[in-house]
Amino acid sequence: MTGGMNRVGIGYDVHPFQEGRPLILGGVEIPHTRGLKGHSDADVLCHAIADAVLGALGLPDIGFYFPPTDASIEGICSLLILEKCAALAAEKGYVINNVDASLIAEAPKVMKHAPAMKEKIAAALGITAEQVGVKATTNERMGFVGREEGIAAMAVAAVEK
Ligand SMILES: Nc1ccn([C@@H]2O[C@H](COP(=O)(O)O)[C@@H](O)[C@H]2O)c(=O)n1
Ligand SMILES: C[C@@]1(CO)OP(=O)(O)OP(=O)(O)OC[C@H]1O
Repeated sequence: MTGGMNRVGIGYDVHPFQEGRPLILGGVEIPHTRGLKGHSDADVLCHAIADAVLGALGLPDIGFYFPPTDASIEGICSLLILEKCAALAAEKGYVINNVDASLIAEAPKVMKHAPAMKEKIAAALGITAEQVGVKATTNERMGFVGREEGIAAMAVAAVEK
């Protein structure tokens, strides 16, 4: 095959709410009554984006590189996970063209924090904020998201070499 190689990947993640934890989305602390449960900082948005990038690279998923059984990464900032994904892309000779993600959350409203999230995600991935999409939707009060039991996120990534 001649010319560049373009690939895409998809990622999905979900975390339940837990009292007494900060809510971290896209590396930004969002004011809310509770945060998300996880072995890491439970940044569901970064996790979905990480899996999208790893998928685009044809690599194993986030749990392969950051096992939930690894006590040394307890509470890890998920921006570091995105930095690792960017390093893996570079190792394989790829650049990240763009990532796009949707948060599915009944509450809190998050879109006013999207510019800050894009900046953090972009810095961790070594791309510009214009190459990062962050959107949000409610689940129209249906299902576990609609009952405010947790937050889900989905993402896609495009890479090229
Ligand atoms: N957690 C959320 C959910 C939604 N938004 C914003 O509200 C708009 C309307 O949401 P619907 O689910 O009713 O379509 C959506 O387009 C977002 O701009 C939000 O900020 N945070
Ligand atoms: C990064 C990890 C590490 O435990 O974070 P968790 O908070 O467990 O979140 P999850 O999205 O369930 O799985 C990814 C894990 O690899």
